[in-house]
Amino acid sequence: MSKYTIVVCDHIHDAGLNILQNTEDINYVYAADIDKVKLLDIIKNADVAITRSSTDVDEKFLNAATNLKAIIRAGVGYDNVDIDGCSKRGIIAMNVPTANTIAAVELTMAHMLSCLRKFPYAHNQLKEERVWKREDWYGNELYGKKLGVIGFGNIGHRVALRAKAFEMDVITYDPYISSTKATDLGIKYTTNFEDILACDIITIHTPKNKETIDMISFDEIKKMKDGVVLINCARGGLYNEEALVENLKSGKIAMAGIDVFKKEPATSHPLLDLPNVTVTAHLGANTKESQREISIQSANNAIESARGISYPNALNLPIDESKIPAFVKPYIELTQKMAFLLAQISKSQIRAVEVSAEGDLSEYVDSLQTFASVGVLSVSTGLSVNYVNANFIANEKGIDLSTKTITNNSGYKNRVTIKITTANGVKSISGTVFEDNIQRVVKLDDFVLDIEPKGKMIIMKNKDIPGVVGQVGSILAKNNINISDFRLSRGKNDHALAVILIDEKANSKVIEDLDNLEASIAVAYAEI
Ligand SMILES: NC(=O)C1=CN([C@@H]2O[C@H](COP(=O)(O)OP(=O)(O)OC[C@H]3O[C@@H](n4cnc5c(N)ncnc54)[C@H](O)[C@@H]3O)[C@@H](O)[C@H]2O)C=CC1
Ligand SMILES: O=C(O)CCC(=O)C(=O)O
Repeated sequence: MSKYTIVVCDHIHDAGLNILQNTEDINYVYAADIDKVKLLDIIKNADVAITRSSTDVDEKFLNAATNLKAIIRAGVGYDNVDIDGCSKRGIIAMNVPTANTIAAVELTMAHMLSCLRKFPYAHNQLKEERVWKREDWYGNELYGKKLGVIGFGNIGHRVALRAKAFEMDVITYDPYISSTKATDLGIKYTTNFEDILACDIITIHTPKNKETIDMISFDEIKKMKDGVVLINCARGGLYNEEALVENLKSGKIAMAGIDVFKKEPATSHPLLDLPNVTVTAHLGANTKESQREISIQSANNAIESARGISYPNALNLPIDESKIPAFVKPYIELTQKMAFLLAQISKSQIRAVEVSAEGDLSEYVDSLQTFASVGVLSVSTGLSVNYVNANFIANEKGIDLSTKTITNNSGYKNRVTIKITTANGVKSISGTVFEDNIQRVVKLDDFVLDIEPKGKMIIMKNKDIPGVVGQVGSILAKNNINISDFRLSRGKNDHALAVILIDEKANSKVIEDLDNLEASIAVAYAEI
């Protein structure tokens, strides 16, 4: 039995490892304790990799992982995964978005409480120094304080709810949600970031990206209350670390609770030298409950994706399959086949691909376009093309991709048309799907047709003069090629198009002989 190789690059709970170990068609490699340089050697055999925040899925990793089809980020944040790099290579990236939510929420509350009561310092004084000095530890209460929550997703909204249980006055800033998501839970909502800066305590729960890096820096801190408390259990760098250090030193920021650092592991970070910081070593997800669940989900998702069955929580699929209605699915298949056919008979470097759709199908023209790219590129590129990387590769090759929706004028309920522009001109193909998934090509250039896009075929454009069918038949017979179907279509200017379905492959000599017929205008062989 051939086996899929799944490489586990970081520590995950035994529960998931056991699943991998006990799955017959999985060859599982545990590489968590291996030096990251050596990992590059191991990863080249992986069909699927499981990583956490300790492994950067960067250019080096991806270049080494030549066999990789999918990557599972065993957690939420995927800022250490080069998603575009994955897409270019056709690798599907997935995360495990909710299994560690509660763990991160509770660590955030712990940091908040810890900051307000200076818990680690009070603890150390008694435990390490054996000093009983209660007057040193007058803290503050969460009760009645104004909490600003930046990012109201899975973690942020639960932090807000728990803060309300502490009778805090909670306000959130998240421009990507509807205000009612917060107000329905009794949380104030603002689109004015200044409202957050006016809070007593601020906590951030956004992803790390171009928009959120340094979201709180020198200017923002200047506008905050003296003695503000800042919590970051999301990602290092969302709060500018230099600004944090400077303002913690001056006391403008009274306390900071920090689980995450811009560069990890952070064992000699200046924040560690300050007396008004509570720190943890990126432990937001580190509960046994969460790690067990993440590990199980990661293992199962890795197995499913290795087998090509499903890609749960995929981050880089251009199409959300769950949103594609059943009637569109055969059109997707038809589009890919027709694009593949058209690219084969275009016989020249493709400059542009336009996909147009009519009828209810027009709503899904973008999805169809992705599959047209797959079809077109499958002919011209040696790379393995799939719907994750097709548009990336097309863009890299300078192919102009576009879509059009057209009002229904062809008489078909739904129809898809692909137009390819090459140095030799423009070629187009149209198709429709009849009941019971009967896929048909109904037009090729100006010729009306009715052919199933399947099998081996010769497509011949010729002058519409007597004797052509016989001449074609005799050339094919001479070469032992059996004709299974012969379709003729008459076009303008006394031209005709013949689509000849054949049982055996026609080599270039056969095509040349057909092309040499007096009636011939253009001949091409294609295979679907
Ligand atoms: N310390 C740790 O171990 C852990 C850290 N995390 C971090 O926490 C982050 C949040 O996790 P979840 O809540 O599960 O993600 P989520 O995707 O459910 O929520 C993120 C929220 O941030 C909002 N957002 C995005 N850009 C924003 C912006 N510019 N301003 C305000 N809001 C913005 C989004 O609209 C969304 O509602 C993750 O991206 C991850 O980096 C997550 C789990 C554990
Ligand atoms: O990988 C980890 O353990 C950290 C979890 C985390 O930061 C996340 O899920 O975003």
